[in-house]
Amino acid sequence: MLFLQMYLAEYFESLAFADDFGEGVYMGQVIEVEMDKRGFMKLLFNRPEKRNAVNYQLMDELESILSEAASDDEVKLLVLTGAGSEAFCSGGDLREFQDLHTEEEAFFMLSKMGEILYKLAVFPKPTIALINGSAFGGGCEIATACDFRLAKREARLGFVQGTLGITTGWGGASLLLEKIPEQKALKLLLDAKIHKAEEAKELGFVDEVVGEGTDGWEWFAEDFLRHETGVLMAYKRLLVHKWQDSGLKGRMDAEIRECSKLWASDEHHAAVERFLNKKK
Ligand SMILES: CC[C@@H](C(=O)O)C(=O)SCCNC(=O)CCNC(=O)[C@H](O)C(C)(C)COP(=O)(O)OP(=O)(O)OC[C@H]1O[C@@H](n2cnc3c(N)ncnc32)[C@H](O)[C@@H]1OP(=O)(O)O
Repeated sequence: MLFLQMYLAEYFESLAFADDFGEGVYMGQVIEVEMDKRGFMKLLFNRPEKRNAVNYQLMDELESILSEAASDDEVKLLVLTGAGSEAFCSGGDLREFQDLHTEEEAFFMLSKMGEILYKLAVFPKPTIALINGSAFGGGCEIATACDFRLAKREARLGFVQGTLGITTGWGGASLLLEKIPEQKALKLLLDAKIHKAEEAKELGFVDEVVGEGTDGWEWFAEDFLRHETGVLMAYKRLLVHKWQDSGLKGRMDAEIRECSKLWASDEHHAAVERFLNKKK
């Protein structure tokens, strides 16, 4: 407990650069944060050697950063991306979670991230997923929770959970059904295939395919950054109210329960074992 308190105190202290509203960088263990004086905060998932898979540490850092950034007046817009050129995020860390066997064990982990995903979806300012490489499984769920998805031409995307004998475990399907037409969402979920960025754009999942460098997304966000934070937040509130009225959170919770049941199946455990033992 004492260790946790010390860790959090140090963590929030190191985020204090954002209070200066200048440019700055904060290095967490697995998330790097860059603050730009024009008002965007860029979060970089920083586990490139694991294709930026989400482990408990990443969940904790993401949750703290979202809480801080939500009430920071200087943050107008959030951009989420992955470190390295290979991956945006390869989903849940199958190695770290391989010891979760029962429905209840799975539910604990899945609902923890489900809460964070909902927090990201209802973040009070616009959010952009800059999909710089592979976005698989939960990586696609994170991208779905953002308001906009920009993908580099070479990015590959897939709700591949079906190939692991599970469904979206963090509530991402309920979010997807809010963001693109039902038929297209259902197809992406049911076929569990990997799509090129251009195909994902045709399906309506990706808003823009962008080229090399950062210009692509900065161009996309420039028009937002010109406006007062209050304007951006007022529009975002409209969307969040719509989701609150339609019970989005309850639907995400039910989705997480469905995945927890499948997680406990032999088929899922065998698929994870195949992935972890795959020889290069
Ligand atoms: C748990 C929640 C659930 C959900 O709610 O959706 C999920 O997210 S389930 C996970 C779904 N994701 C996947 O199935 C993707 C698994 N990864 C891959 O298919 C590939 O790694 C890749 C993303 C296509 C990248 O391929 P490649 O560039 O060839 O790299 P490697 O495969 O060699 O991976 C390098 C390194 O990273 C480890 N890695 C990658 N993804 C994960 C992961 N999701 N969990 C844990 N570890 C992952 C991989 O094992 C390699 O590690 P080393 O062998 O130690 O080098």
